[in-house]
Amino acid sequence: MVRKKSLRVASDKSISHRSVMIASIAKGKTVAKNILFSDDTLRTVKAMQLMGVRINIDSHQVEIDGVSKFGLKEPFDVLDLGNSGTSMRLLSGVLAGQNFLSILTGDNSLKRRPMGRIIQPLKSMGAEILSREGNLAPLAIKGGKLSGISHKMKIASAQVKSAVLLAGLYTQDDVEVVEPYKSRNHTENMLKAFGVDIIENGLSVRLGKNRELNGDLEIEVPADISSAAFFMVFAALKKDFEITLKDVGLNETRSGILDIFNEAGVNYEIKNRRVSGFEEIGDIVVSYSPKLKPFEISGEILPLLIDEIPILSILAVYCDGVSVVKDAHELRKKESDRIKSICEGLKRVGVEVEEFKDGFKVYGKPSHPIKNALIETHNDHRIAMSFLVLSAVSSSNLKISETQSILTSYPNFLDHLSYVNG
Ligand SMILES: O=C(O)C1=C[C@@H](OP(=O)(O)O)[C@@H](O)[C@H](O)C1
Ligand SMILES: C=C(OP(=O)(O)O)C(=O)O
Repeated sequence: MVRKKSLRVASDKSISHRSVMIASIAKGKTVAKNILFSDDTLRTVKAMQLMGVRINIDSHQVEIDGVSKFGLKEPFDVLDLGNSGTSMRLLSGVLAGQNFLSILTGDNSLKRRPMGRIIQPLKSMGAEILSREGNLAPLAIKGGKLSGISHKMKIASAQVKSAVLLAGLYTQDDVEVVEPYKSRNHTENMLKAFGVDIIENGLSVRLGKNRELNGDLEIEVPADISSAAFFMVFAALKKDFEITLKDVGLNETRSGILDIFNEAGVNYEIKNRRVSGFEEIGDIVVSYSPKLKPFEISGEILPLLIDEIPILSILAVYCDGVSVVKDAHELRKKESDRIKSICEGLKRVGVEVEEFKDGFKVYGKPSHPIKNALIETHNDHRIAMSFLVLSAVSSSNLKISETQSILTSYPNFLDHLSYVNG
């Protein structure tokens, strides 16, 4: 008999950060419903509050009293952005346009992540930015009058694209970002919803004439496909099981995992596809998939599933053959070096892997035996959740070095895992 469960996973982290940041610099009040309250998104909330924005938090929604583009106040203290790359990089774009000093810091992981990618374009627009040796945080930003830019990005990064677009709100000059591949477009969608002119042409995004932001909006934040991914893979690997994941964001710049599911032969179906606000959403139904084929992740699909690679590596363990991830240098620059963390964890449980500079291979087999082991998460939430899923679908007993990091993106993950596994 098939066991069926239904779940609404954590709300979208990327959209939650952008709701708070963009509504703060808009005119008027914005209500963001079903926003994610996690350590990362609360860092963004606190930073905006420190700059004088009134944000009312009420069980599942926030009310943001926008102060308009030039209404932010110099923060009285350092902005501590914890573990959150999105907060640091996007906020830097906003701060580049402010005529005051701000100091941005974070935890040991964030202080090791590359910031040159935003420092360089923001400086060439006219912001003054100081950093630690090697373009590392803490950053000191003294913004002010900015000029235009046509920024050709070497890597596909939504955080870099967003930083430049947000800074671009503070000039009337031409501002353009060109990506090598399309990355998530939530900033573009949200700026449009607030009335900003955005001109998209293939891999180029330009700001048009109107760069004023009008709030008085209601935003509905969908469930995060990156969080849903853990339960999608859980369901594919769990015998006689089916899950319905409700209201998941299906934006095509985020849903590369579904293409990999097609390649691997995962049984899934999308129901109730609809548009909610300015994002496409739907319910994803995934069921046990006993015949899994190996897959390859490379090239332009990478940005469309970048945060799902840890959990897809768990799916690869049970595919009948060798799965490959390449062109994924960016994975080494996340909360941990994810190529290293994944390969180390898989080796410990007895899975053959081959690590290379920009990716790895996983030698999978159906009913792969999994050895009991201690998994080092390197304080990376996605590594912790991926191996907890492996532990739940195999009959092994994995010890996970810590689970605290999960609070950054999915505070009730452990409850949801015991619910589906119960
Ligand atoms: O813009 C965003 O919300 C994000 C962009 C991605 O990072 P990059 O822009 O560094 O690729 C992603 O990995 C991160 O989790 C969230
Ligand atoms: C990379 C991630 O987030 P951030 O860059 O915001 O720290 C993530 O959530 O996997």
